[in-house]
Amino acid sequence: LAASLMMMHALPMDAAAANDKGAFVKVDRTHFVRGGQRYYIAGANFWYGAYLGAAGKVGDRARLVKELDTLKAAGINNVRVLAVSEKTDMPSAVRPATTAAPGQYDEDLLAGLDYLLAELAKRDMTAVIYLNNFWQWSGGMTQYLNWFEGTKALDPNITKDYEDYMAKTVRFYRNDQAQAEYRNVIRKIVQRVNTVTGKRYADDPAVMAWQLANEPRPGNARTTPEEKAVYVKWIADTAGYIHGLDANHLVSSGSEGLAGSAQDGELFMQAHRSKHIDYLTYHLWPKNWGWIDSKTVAATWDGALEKSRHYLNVHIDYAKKVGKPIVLEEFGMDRDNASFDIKAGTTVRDRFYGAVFDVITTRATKGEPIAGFNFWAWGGAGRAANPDYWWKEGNDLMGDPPQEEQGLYSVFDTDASTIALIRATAAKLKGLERK
Ligand SMILES: O=C1NC[C@H](CO)[C@@H](O)[C@@H]1O
Repeated sequence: LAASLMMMHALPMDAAAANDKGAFVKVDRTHFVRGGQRYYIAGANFWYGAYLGAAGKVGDRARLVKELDTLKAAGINNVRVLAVSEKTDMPSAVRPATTAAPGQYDEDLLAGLDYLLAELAKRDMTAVIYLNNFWQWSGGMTQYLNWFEGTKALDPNITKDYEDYMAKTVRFYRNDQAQAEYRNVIRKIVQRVNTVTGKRYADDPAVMAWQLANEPRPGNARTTPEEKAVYVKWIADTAGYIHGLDANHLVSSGSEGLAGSAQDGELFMQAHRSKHIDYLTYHLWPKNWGWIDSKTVAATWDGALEKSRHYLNVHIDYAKKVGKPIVLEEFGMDRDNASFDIKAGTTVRDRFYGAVFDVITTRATKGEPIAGFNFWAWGGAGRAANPDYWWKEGNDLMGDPPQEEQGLYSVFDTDASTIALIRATAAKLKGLERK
């Protein structure tokens, strides 16, 4: 405590003030509250934020500071970030990884999250921090199975078989050794003492929530009742474990909603009824789910808009039934004509963002259980390095992880029309914050 108090005095006044000012985000029935009043998150997905915070050649702290200033100026008050990555031979995973092997962690990379949290506190911004990944782009659960089953880590960019990937990856939930190492990592991160501020993560208001994983799924389209039961239990047990380590912060699943629940609404609600899960999450991906093709927008836009609005509304209704807040923590659309080129327009993207924001702000204004959004994803000053738009180690990191073309969904710092939409929506939600 003495060290922490000393470090607090060592911080610039604005940082110390921000820490004092930034109360923990809590849940009051179907809303977030912070500092005694209703709180909405206007957030960005920034999976690589801790990578930028690392010292040395992997990080880019000058860029991180610039990105956070740009996001803050756009009204963004929350970022959703990856905490850890697992070393793997899968081609489409980020390198380097924070975890070389079970129990072998790169302290320099982990200090990147320390730096990010310190910079967020200075700006009174918060972070949702996910502790694993159902997908391969950071190693994730399939890499845990490589460690503890000896099976090959499956890269769907190579196998082209997502159904097989999902059916096999869910073995993670039932592998005792994988779960033990996963909890070692959870404990290491949640109980970490920030090397920049001297503050325990568990006592830091810059953390908003711990998240079990990015997009955990119960299985594939043929998920069995037994797999669903394993998934519900894994969520409840893991969330309970995190709350046991940290009494201050919220815990969420990272679920996509129906798309990540085998299209089973009862499963989605059941997975989030646990007292250890504080709020619901859902993600909206019209292009990934085949609802729209940006090369034939005229033919597919109306259908995609109708399905998107339905997806938004049905999940807000699920939150009302469960009686907890819900955050749309991922949504995105590619650039015009499915281009990855930063010079391509964002007409379709802006129409989509506008339609999403209309549903969210309209129903939030009515007091419905909406706690905010995180768009996917902030590319900022990052720029694609290769003519084929694929990421190679050492290239800029941006909103699109390595398994996708660099420029697919990233919102860059030059995308003024999209940033203006985000800023306007952030202001609308801010206007709803009251005692
Ligand atoms: O979590 C995710 N959801 C969708 C993103 C864009 O396809 C993807 O990059 C990421 O794995």
